[in-house]
Amino acid sequence: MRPCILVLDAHYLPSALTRSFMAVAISWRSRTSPRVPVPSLQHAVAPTSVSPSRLDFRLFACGKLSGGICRGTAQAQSVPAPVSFRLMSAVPCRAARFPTPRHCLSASYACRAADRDGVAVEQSTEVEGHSSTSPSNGDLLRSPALERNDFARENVGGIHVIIGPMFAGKTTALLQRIREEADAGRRVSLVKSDKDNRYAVSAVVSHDGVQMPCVAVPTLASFREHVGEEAYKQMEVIGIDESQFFDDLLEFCQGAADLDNKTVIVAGLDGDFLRRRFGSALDLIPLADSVTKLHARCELCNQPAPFTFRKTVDTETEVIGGADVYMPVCRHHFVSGQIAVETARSVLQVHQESRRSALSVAKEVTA
Ligand SMILES: Nc1ncnc2c1ncn2[C@@H]1O[C@H](COP(=O)(O)OP(=O)(O)O)[C@@H](O)[C@H]1O
Ligand SMILES: Cc1cn([C@H]2C[C@H](O)[C@@H](COP(=O)(O)O)O2)c(=O)[nH]c1=O
Repeated sequence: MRPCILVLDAHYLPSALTRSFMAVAISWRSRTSPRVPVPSLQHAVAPTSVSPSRLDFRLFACGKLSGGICRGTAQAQSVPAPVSFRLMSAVPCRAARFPTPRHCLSASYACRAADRDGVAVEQSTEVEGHSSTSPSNGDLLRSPALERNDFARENVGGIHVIIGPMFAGKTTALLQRIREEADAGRRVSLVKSDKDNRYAVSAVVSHDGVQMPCVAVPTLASFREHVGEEAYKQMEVIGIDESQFFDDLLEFCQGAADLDNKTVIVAGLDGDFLRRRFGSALDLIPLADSVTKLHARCELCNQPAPFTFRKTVDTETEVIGGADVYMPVCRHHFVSGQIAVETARSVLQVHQESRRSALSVAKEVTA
């Protein structure tokens, strides 16, 4: 019985195979046990409509080899075409280091950890009935072909966008994602606009006071300069808060995800106090892997609140503030609030105009 991480690779995939085939295909032979099913196959289900040209599917399973059964949960990433699996390696590891499948999010992480712990790849075999071009046992981790074609691909980047009004929990969600990624062993970094100095200068802070240190910069290009190229290269996950204030958001995220293989998690407002697009979070949507719109609670009726209402008479787009200046509102209260604001504004305008003309009359009379 030996704690293992199984790294399964699924390249060279015939595209016509079905989900059910996948389920039976994912099994493997070892020297000690005849056939070991990988559990929780529902996690490894590929979409039914797939492009045969995108043959990149990965399945990572964490579990213990015990009595011929692999216990644990499979994790799938980047799920295009099904499916013929070839077991690339069974990497012995210290199970305690990987207590949950979450810790097996990345095969290279597992392999790097195994490498760090000085454990060699123990076994390489293939799923019955499918040809394999695997290198011989023991060489898998260091195979240049593998690094180039397989493990390098696992490090593929991504863009995840979290939008919504103020107080919706965007910062909370971002901090949670970053913490999860850090717990999974990925190198994370957090950046926010230096315009946001409400709660702290060098920390991302939620309205609840949950916080995490960050780099505060005027532009994302300057973030890269600030941390330096070597540190940037090392980063695997970059969290961006207050994205509405970054003019170079689109350019940075595209480069980071497409070219530099970073996972970028972006949190920011989608709309301003008049529900106009704010910044360029919306431009990221066609490039994004996931988009989440969060709602707050309407301060006037406690219904879901997708909009932000400004309580002051400022008219410029950018006004830094919290609950003193803004409140989240539902559609009904946004619309009625705007009507009230517009009415008050026009009453004020009429009042100011009549005051101005009264003053000029008074000036003429006294002249
Ligand atoms: N009207 C409201 N609706 C929802 N949450 C609110 C409201 N007012 C204050 N909060 C608090 O704000 C927290 C969310 O803060 P945060 O994650 O910083 O939001 P965001 O980044 O979207 O502005 C909530 O957990 C809640 O405690
Ligand atoms: C609606 C709106 C907001 N802002 C500012 C106010 C705050 O400083 C941030 C949003 O912070 P949060 O983390 O989402 O609570 O943006 C603005 O400048 N203009 C606006 O219209």
